Parts: sequence; C-alpha cells; structure tokens
Amino acid sequence: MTVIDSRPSLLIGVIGTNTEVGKTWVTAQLLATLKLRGSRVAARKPVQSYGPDEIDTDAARLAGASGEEVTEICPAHRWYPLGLAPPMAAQALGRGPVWMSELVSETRWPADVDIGFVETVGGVRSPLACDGDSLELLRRLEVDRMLLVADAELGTINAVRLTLAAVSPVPTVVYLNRFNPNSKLHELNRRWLAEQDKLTVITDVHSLAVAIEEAHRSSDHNSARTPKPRCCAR
Ligand SMILES: Nc1ncnc2c1ncn2[C@@H]1O[C@H](COP(=O)(O)OP(=O)(O)OP(=O)(O)O)[C@@H](O)[C@H]1O
Ligand SMILES: C[C@H](N)[C@@H](CCCCCC(=O)O)NC(=O)O
Repeated sequence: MTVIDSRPSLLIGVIGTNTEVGKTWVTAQLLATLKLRGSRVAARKPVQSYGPDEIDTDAARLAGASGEEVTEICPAHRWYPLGLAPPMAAQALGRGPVWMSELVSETRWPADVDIGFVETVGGVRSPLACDGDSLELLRRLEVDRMLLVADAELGTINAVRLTLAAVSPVPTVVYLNRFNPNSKLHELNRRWLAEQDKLTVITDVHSLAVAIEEAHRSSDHNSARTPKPRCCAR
C-alpha cells in the first residue's frame, strides 16, 4: 500500500484513441483555460518517451500550461528519448525496467488542487510499464473520470467505442480534437456518437472546461455526503 500526500478533489485520466491524437495539446489548452477561469490545476505524466529530436517534451508543454516545474510533471529519471512505448524505449536505451508500482508511487500531488490530470501514453492498451498499460495506471490511481481525446475523422466511431468498452464503467467525456464545424463528416460523427451512443461529446476547449468545472462541483457535492478515501492507493 502506498501513502499519497494529497489528492486533487477531481482526478481525471487523459486517454486517447491512439498516439499523436492530441492528448497533450488538449490537456495543455484545458489547463490554461481552467486556470484562467480560477481553478487550481495540476498535471502529471508519470513517464514519457519521445523522439530524440523533439524540442518540447509532453511534460514541458504541460508545465508551460499548469505553471508547475517540468520535473514535477514527469520525474527526470522517467524521460526516455526514443520514439517507442516507454518500457520498450527503456530497454532499447539500456535503462532499467519501468515498473507500474513505481510509477504509481511516484505520482504525487501538491495540496489544494481542485482538478488534476494524469496523461497516459498512446492509446489505453499501449504499454506504459513492463507490467501494465495506460489503462492500468489510471485504474491504480483510481481516477474519478476520464477524458478521451479522439479525432473526428473516418474511423473515429470504431476507435471511440473500443476505447470506451475498455475503460467502462469510469465516466468518460469524449473530446473530438481538430473538429472542423464546416466538415460534414466531422458533424455526422459527432452526432452519431452523441445521439446513437448517448455520449457526452465536446468539440471546443471552452465547453470542455465548463463541463469539467461542473464535474468538479458535483464531485465536491458528492464527497461532502460520502467522504472518499483519499489517503491510500493500491
Ligand atoms: N487541435 C490541434 N491544433 C494544432 N495542433 C495540434 C492539435 N492537436 C494536436 N496538435 C499537434 O499534433 C501533435 C500531436 O499531438 P499531441 O502530442 O498532443 O498527441 P498525444 O496524443 O499527446 O501523443 P502521445 O501519445 O505521443 O503523447 C503535436 O505536435 C501537437 O502540437
Ligand atoms: C513515443 C510516443 N510519443 C508515446 C508512446 C506511444 C506508444 C504507442 C505504442 C503502441 O500502442 O503500439 N510516448 C509518450 O506519450 O510518452
């Protein structure tokens, strides 16, 4: 059992239908928007891998938006400069294995955070550690909700459905990144997911921030009635 110093009132896991879909971009925009609107926010990316020529890492982009130190977002020993899933990058770089239990115990939060975001790697079943994937990390951290970043192109309905089947029953909001309101395909995909699948589907960052603030308000309301255990994680 790992003792956690503190936990945000609302903890959101950021997942994607795939790598490069825009998890970091959306999370950074959201952090900046929520902060401007008065929420106390923090972000964590417990491990990151990236092409050696990439200028800005995901942790740097999240730090730029949340105002935290980059090594608070992702500890320096969890940076793997190779464009592979982190446990594969670690092996290829001759570094030690990445264990899930270590990532979980290294994920710490400052006091008094309203909304915390944990960004995963790739899609939900992408390997994040030797012994677990992105979804397993969020399960171990006991996130309250998930933010699923998808695109709005042909194929997104299948990708969203498969991802939601994997994360069920955690409440999940779907964000269609790079949504173009002038694209008939994008609008038809949005409508199908909202109307046929009864999903909460959002296509702009401002509306996403408002939805997350509302989730935060209702989590505060619920925890006032039923205190959530906040000191322990598996
Ligand atoms: N809506 C957007 N507008 C402009 N650029 C975007 C948008 N969404 C994503 N990008 C760009 O696309 C690239 C991939 O996005 P991002 O790094 O956020 O993906 P990711 O899902 O976090 O990937 P990974 O799985 O590697 O963490 C980045 O260069 C990012 O800046
Ligand atoms: C290198 C990428 N940028 C990303 C790892 C993506 C792994 C995808 C693996 C897979 O599902 O096949 N790393 C990261 O988000 O830290």
